[in-house]
Amino acid sequence: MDAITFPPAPTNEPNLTYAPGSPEREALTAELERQERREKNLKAYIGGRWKAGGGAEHAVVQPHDHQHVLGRFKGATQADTKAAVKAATEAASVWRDMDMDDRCAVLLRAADLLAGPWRQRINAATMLGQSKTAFQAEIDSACELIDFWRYNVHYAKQILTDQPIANSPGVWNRTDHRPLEGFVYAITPFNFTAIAGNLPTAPALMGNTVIWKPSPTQQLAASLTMELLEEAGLPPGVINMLPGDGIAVSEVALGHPDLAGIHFTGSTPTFQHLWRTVGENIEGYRSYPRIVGETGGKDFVLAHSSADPDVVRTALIRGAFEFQGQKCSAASRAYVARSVWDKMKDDFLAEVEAITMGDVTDFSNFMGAVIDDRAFAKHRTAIERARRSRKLDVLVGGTLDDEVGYFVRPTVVQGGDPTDEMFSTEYFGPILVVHVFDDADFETVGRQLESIAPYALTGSIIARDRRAVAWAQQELRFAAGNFYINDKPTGAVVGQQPFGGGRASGTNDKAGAAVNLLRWTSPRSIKETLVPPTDYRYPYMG
Ligand SMILES: NC(=O)c1ccc[n+]([C@@H]2O[C@H](COP(=O)([O-])OP(=O)(O)OC[C@H]3O[C@@H](n4cnc5c(N)ncnc54)[C@H](O)[C@@H]3O)[C@@H](O)[C@H]2O)c1
Ligand SMILES: N[C@@H](CCC=O)C(=O)O
Repeated sequence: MDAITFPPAPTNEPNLTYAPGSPEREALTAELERQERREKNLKAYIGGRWKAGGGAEHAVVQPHDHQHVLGRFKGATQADTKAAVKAATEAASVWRDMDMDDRCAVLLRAADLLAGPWRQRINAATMLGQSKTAFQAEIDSACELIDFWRYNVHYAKQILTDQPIANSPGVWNRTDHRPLEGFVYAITPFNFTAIAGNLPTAPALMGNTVIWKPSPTQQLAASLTMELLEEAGLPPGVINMLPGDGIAVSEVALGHPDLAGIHFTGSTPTFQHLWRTVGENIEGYRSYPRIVGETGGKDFVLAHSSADPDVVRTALIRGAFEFQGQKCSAASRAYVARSVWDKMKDDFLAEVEAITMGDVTDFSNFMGAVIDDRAFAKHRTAIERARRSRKLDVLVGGTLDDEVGYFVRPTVVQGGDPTDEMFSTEYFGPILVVHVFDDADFETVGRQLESIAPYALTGSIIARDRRAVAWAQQELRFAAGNFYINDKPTGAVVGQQPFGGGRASGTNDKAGAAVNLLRWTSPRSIKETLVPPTDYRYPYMG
């Protein structure tokens, strides 16, 4: 259609409260009961068809009740992957030649379906499969994913309007924002349904076709997201979903000449493995694959002596323990001025001790279980080490129980030595290490925390004294891609705080922002000369 069009202006989807007696709580409860009753047969989605993978069987369980199976699937094999690459290749020309508005309409419809009839289906799957409370599911699988889809439409349209600002006399310059040549490989983590939905759809919006490999532990909500996109009108072959651990998928996808890009979120070691493999295969690709990855963090809170102790206490509890500390943004190390610590310590530890934890279908719980036995074992090792160390003191928590679910009590460890590995290792669980410093040492401690960890994802400064805020904002400029002042370091909102970090935390191609979408385009500059010259000689030649 030859028209300049304006899609609906994006606004952030409001969070529903799920307060007792609210209609959303009633609808969510009914959906939770429905999904708990029925074991789902989960399949791969290739070329618009649902089919069982040919690989090993996996069970998706409730982390807070690990004997309760929600669904089963068979992992994708090399043959499944080859079929998916073929489907993506066949779908490519129709999809990329489609008007941007048609592609936008698919995502806008997906967003509206998710805001409406699909909301509680995907929230319930996220609660049960990933052990999120109702509120944590709502901000992720409903609001953030809706926001990704609506804001990305806005940014994609904006990118099309980015055109050359100069034309020499007799010349018209244009930019053609082409998709990449080949397929994009999207690999997604267990912890955010929104990220899992965004990583394949962002490149697709820009006209690419995609192979999507979700995390096995997030497969229930991932499958529903794929169903939703199908209902939204996504043509067959545009996104091909391959369940499983990804080993067989990578063997084919990373070695394929048409690999055009990787859109990854997950741990730093996995990302480094993918990057290394691409490097090893570099001569075999048709183009240089775009590699976009958001990875781990060791996110900090720095509390100055002027900080309000109640603000620090609340930021630490929410920042470190919501969703069991399994946000890449979660506060996992805190540096607190002694005068503030002395005022907050007792209340803080008592509140952490009192945190309610258990089955997330019981709405009185603040926390659920960690994702699986591997995570549970990792946290146990970290806590046992802290108990053994003479330099670390477990102040509260430190108990674990995996009889029914993978439960790790929220744990606060005090560390006198800020070079201990607890201040630099990502455990990705409900473990917060605190270093208490003399008020006068604020700047020394700030400089030390700047580079003790290899990551640079999120961080907060909490202070009332503006000089401390200004100092931290400047000194810690490269220590976090998302920096918070007087707030917890979690909970970035699409359109407000574009999310991503540098150093070992990733390529910082901010999710849900125009800079991310640009990575999925290969611009073509077009110069049209309106009345071309007909004599090769220049005037200076006489
Ligand atoms: N920076 C961010 O925006 C952000 C957001 C969410 C999570 N994270 C990070 O993610 C990590 C937690 O997520 P996780 O446990 O799912 O991470 P993970 O690295 O274990 O897995 C991520 C994905 O990679 C897949 N994978 C692993 N090896 C693979 C291979 N060889 N080929 C293809 N796929 C492969 C997994 O199956 C999964 O789908 C944490 O480190 C966290 O900080 C970062
Ligand atoms: N964007 C989320 C974190 C995503 C990573 O797990 C936040 O800001 O808390």
